[in-house]
Amino acid sequence: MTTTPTQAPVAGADTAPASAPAGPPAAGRLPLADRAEVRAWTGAFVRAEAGRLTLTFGLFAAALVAGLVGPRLLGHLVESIKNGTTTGRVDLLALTFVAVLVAHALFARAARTQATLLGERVLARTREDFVRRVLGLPLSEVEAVGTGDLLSRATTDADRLNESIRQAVPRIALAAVTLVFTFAAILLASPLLALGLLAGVPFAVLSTWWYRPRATRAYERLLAQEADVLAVTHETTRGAATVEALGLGPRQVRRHGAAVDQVVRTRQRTTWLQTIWFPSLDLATMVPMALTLLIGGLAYQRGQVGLAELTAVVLYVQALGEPLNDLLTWTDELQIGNAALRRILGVERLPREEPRPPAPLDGHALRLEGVGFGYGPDREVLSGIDLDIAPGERLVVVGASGAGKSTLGKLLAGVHHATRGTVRIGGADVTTLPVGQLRREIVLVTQEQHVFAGTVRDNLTLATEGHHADAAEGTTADARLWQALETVLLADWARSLPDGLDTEIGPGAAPVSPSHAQQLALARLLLSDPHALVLDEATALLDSTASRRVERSLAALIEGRTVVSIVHRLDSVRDADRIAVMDAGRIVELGSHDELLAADGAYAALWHSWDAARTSEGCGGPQGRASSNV
Ligand SMILES: Nc1ncnc2c1ncn2[C@@H]1O[C@H](COP(=O)(O)OP(=O)(O)OP(=O)(O)O)[C@@H](O)[C@H]1O
Repeated sequence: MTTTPTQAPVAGADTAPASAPAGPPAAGRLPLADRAEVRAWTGAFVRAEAGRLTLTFGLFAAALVAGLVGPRLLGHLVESIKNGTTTGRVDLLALTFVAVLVAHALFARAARTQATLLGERVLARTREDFVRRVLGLPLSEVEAVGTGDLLSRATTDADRLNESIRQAVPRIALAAVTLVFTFAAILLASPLLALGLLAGVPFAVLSTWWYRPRATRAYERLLAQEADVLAVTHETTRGAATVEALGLGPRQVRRHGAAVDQVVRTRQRTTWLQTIWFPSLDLATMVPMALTLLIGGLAYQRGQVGLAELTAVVLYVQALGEPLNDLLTWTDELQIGNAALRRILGVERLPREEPRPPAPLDGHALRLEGVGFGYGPDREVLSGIDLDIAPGERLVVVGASGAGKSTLGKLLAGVHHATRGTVRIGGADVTTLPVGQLRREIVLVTQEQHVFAGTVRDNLTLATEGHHADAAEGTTADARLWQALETVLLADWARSLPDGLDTEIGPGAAPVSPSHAQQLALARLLLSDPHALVLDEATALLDSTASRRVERSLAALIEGRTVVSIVHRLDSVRDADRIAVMDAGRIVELGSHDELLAADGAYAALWHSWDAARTSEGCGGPQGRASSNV
């Protein structure tokens, strides 16, 4: 069996063919909850919903009792007719029978409504808790686990849990109670005939004992593999522009195909398991039915049971088949719900961002002291970084691709935490600052800007909700929004929208171009007013006209703030106070443009080659990336 390096091996199934250059992402990077955690959740759910659960089960039980009275009445009817009775009595029995049927239907309908309400309540609460929990995770943790697994837990797994609670739980409870009641009714009617039922027990017990653990493992694997499919789909659609630009389409199709193949193989496995289990369940109902008929016939001939008892028992035994099948097949569904619940609750195991009190700051200087960082334990991508950045300073970071520039930016902005050394803002360790305070100090601006589904106003104010005392005063607040839009050159665009600030934008509403999305993000930043910005190639993905527009907006934003810019193009490095040159995770040169040129080191080489390229290309300036030259 061959596996590609990123592929999760699947027990009991072959993995993707060796020719596939990339497998689906490894499954199960997020943890799973254990049995004790699932039990604790179930206990809390039962306590919280005790009233509704009792009502639901009570209604199901009432429907059930009404359903059981029917065969008894029919039995009496058959015997009365055989023994000779009045039409009045037959009419009375028939009318009672109809009344019982109506009562059964009404109770069953009310019970299903309650079960649905219960399922929806649980679904809503589970999703809310999940989203709250995920939003409380450290950003680095969310980045590390990827969005596919999180998405599938919040959507398909939550749906499966809902389905389990709405359908499987009441059906299992109903089926179990039906079996007990029906068995009791058979015992009451004729203990002798009840004996035949025991013949079904070995078929049901042995096959379920064999099936259950195998199915549990297969379902857990299936959900993780379905998350992989979602991860590849999400990654491909989210990075559609990059996929197209780099011609990654065929590779993504192969990755998707490999992920789907794994799902198909696991589905084949679960289906195969069912092909053994389901026929055994059929035997568990058919063998006792045949035996009861046989014993019943003999006993009736010998006068050991009456016709009424025999009719009722035959009807009861026939009625046993459905709840028995329900019980076992819905426990199968419940297993899927259980696997989904383990995945949903697994997020609770991730480290929590503990609420921290705001720290007193001594100014707004940034300082890195002996900083080292690795994404994993094996390799440090940053090491021995000491750097002081004064308030209001403009620092540009250049270096080859992979030198560690973006990582440095993330550490400065507190997105990742240094694995060695300390990053300080105003003297305080960034890891001790609460997120709200940190974001008023420093914000990372990248080339990817998300437009949130909502109005333009929502998109502008979501970072500042509660920050400003005047937020409640509509006009003053709007004036600030318009001022921010003017500053980032977006006011004309906002005025051209059908409902101005109240126009719905983002996914599913009016589309927003990448440059407008970036300008909107800059306006949002302007409103949240951080002291320092880390700009990580904020305009790199835009075409040159859009990029110029965003850069003009940026110029307004950076006024009066500390700015660390990570760049590949050297167009504006001369304006920087200092330039840091990175190589292999270290700062190898640091100084002003003139100082570094005089030093004639890595920066000077980079500058000269860039300058030569610019001259040879004429007035447009080189579009080559610094990375290719350092
Ligand atoms: N999320 C991640 N997980 C693991 N390794 C990573 C991750 N992000 C970056 N790296 C690795 O860390 C090193 C530094 O990457 P980084 O993105 O900081 O460099 P960079 O100088 O910004 O590169 P570029 O100019 O291409 O953006 C590289 O070897 C990169 O492969």
